[in-house]
Amino acid sequence: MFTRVGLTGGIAAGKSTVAKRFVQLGAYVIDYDQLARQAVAKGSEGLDQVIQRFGRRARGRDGEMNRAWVSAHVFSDPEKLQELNDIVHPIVFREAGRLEYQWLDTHPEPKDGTRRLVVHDIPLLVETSRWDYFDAIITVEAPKETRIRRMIRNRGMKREDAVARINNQASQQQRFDICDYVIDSTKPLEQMFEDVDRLYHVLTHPSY
Ligand SMILES: CC(C)(COP(=O)(O)OP(=O)(O)OC[C@H]1O[C@@H](n2cnc3c(N)ncnc32)[C@H](O)[C@@H]1O)[C@@H](O)C(=O)NCCC(=O)NCCS
Ligand SMILES: Nc1ncnc2c1ncn2[C@@H]1O[C@H](COP(=O)(O)OP(=O)(O)OP(=O)(O)O)[C@@H](O)[C@H]1O
Repeated sequence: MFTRVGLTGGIAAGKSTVAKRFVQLGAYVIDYDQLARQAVAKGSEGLDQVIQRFGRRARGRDGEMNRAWVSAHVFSDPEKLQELNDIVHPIVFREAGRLEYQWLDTHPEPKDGTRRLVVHDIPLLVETSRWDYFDAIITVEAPKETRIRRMIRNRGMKREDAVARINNQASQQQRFDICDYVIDSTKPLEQMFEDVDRLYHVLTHPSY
């Protein structure tokens, strides 16, 4: 037995921070942002498809996808964003399924009767309509303004780019509508981690 959790939240809400805590507790985390990068890595079929669709400028001189150029294009045009998603998402979901299978196959069930926990860290859970796939869904939330501040401070983004990214994502209400648990990332880190620890306990015990 295992519990398959979907972990979501808007950009800069704190998903990776929560995911790291789950790893420390013993969960297996599949990072969809990382898989999306692999899907269009240098020399990949995914990147070839992106070039076919968006043109040669989508590839930088180093052979990698030119993420800044692609971002500027897709986050100002919903149709283009959809086209990019249509290329990347099937590759990502296939790989996520493979990784989960591989981990379960190599990590036997604990002898103490608790369940194994697989956490899919997937920013676009609402947008990809895959919520039926999970036993439980967690969303990590902080107000828009807090997230914009984090993006400007930590990622060096311009305010307008941060806002454009938020506006291309599902709303907080849409995430609330599909989730079972909310983690409030405006709490101090230690308190947020205590919430994650409690959730880990609930999700790994068979009565769940
Ligand atoms: C648009 C791209 C080139 C931007 O690259 P960049 O390095 O600036 O951002 P990064 O990949 O680190 O993503 C950071 C955050 O941006 C947001 N974001 C990324 N892609 C999307 C998208 N298609 N729609 C809405 N928000 C998105 C998410 O909150 C994500 O956590 C890149 O994110 C991409 O290829 N996106 C398409 C694949 C995708 O949907 N990834 C999300 C996980 S499935
Ligand atoms: N409870 C908290 N208190 C203060 N800062 C926090 C808290 N949780 C997360 N942060 C900070 O917010 C920023 C964004 O967090 P994180 O990278 O985990 O978000 P994310 O949702 O994974 O982002 P992205 O969507 O860009 O992948 C980080 O600098 C992180 O340290």
